[in-house]
Amino acid sequence: METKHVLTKVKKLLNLFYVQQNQTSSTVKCWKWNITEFIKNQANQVNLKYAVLILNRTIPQKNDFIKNLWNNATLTIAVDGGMVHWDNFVNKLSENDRKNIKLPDLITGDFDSITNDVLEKYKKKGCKTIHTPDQNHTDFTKALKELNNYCEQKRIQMDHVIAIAQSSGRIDQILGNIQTLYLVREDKLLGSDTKMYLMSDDSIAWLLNPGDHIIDIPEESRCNKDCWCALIPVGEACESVTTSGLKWNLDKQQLKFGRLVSTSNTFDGSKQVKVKCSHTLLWAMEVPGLTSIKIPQHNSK
Ligand SMILES: Cc1ncc(C[n+]2csc(CCOP(=O)(O)OP(=O)(O)O)c2C)c(N)n1
Ligand SMILES: O=c1ccn([C@@H]2O[C@H](COP(=O)(O)O)[C@@H](O)[C@H]2O)c(=O)[nH]1
Repeated sequence: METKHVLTKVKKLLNLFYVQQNQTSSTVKCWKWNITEFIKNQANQVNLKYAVLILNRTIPQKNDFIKNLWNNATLTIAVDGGMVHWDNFVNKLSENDRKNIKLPDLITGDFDSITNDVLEKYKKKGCKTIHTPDQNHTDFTKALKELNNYCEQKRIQMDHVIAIAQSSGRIDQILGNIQTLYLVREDKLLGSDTKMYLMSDDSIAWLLNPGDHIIDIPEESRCNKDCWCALIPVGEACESVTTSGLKWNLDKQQLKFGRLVSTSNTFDGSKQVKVKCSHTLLWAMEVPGLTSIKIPQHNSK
């Protein structure tokens, strides 16, 4: 095996590692999070496999960013009305970019939001479609099941799955998307080493399972004192949270709605944020530059 690929395999294994606690001899799970791998278009360098889903919201990220993310993905899926947004996005590209952008690998959903015109247009181009009429799960959740079927058939292990969503508009859909993050874990929708993210405007969010987490902070986030990050106890109270790398760190503190929730936190400039949590938390952070939205240069903190 090439040295480059051996190194990549070792790096991937290091992304999920286990620490033996000496005192109690219980095992604490540790996760390493490196979003730079996919936001900086390093897929080819690190032999990365990731999937991108487009949910039913407008795509506000910069064209170049989305083009690279999409074209380097191992699998691309448009979820129902998300296909209409993808079609709009592609139509606004220059002729040259339009020629070079890949077709989605799969269009899926209950098809109550995609227009017939768009569905037929992409069927004619040869795109695979899978109708998922079940009304007990969202199209996003069902799309992840199709993604997993694809990976099992092709024996692919995805490193990351990124859903382009928007945390605005319908609050039921926003919370429904977070519920899907929970289902990924509870119903094992994806492989156990596959990491699932929601990208919304210029932010990325994911769930931190109980255990230890080391989050690499991209330079543009840690060097900008206006960049926000948050630790939200969405599904349950988190009885004990200890952090480093934040402006407002926690020391074995409880996070709970109605008590303390860590919103509008920010970075202390460290390369990594470390989180030790007893229960699941939603981590969300700003990554400036994904959209062309400028961060206002006022900060009263
Ligand atoms: C207890 C319960 N509440 C609500 C529903 C309805 N429901 C849940 S997921 C779903 C599918 C629709 O979700 P999606 O396609 O993702 O979004 P939408 O079409 O609403 O935009 C429906 C109808 C249900 N089946 N069970
Ligand atoms: O306001 C919204 C609407 C939808 N979503 C997400 O997109 C998929 C597909 O939506 P359809 O309306 O069925 O086309 C849905 O499952 C949600 O995950 C959203 O985030 N916000």
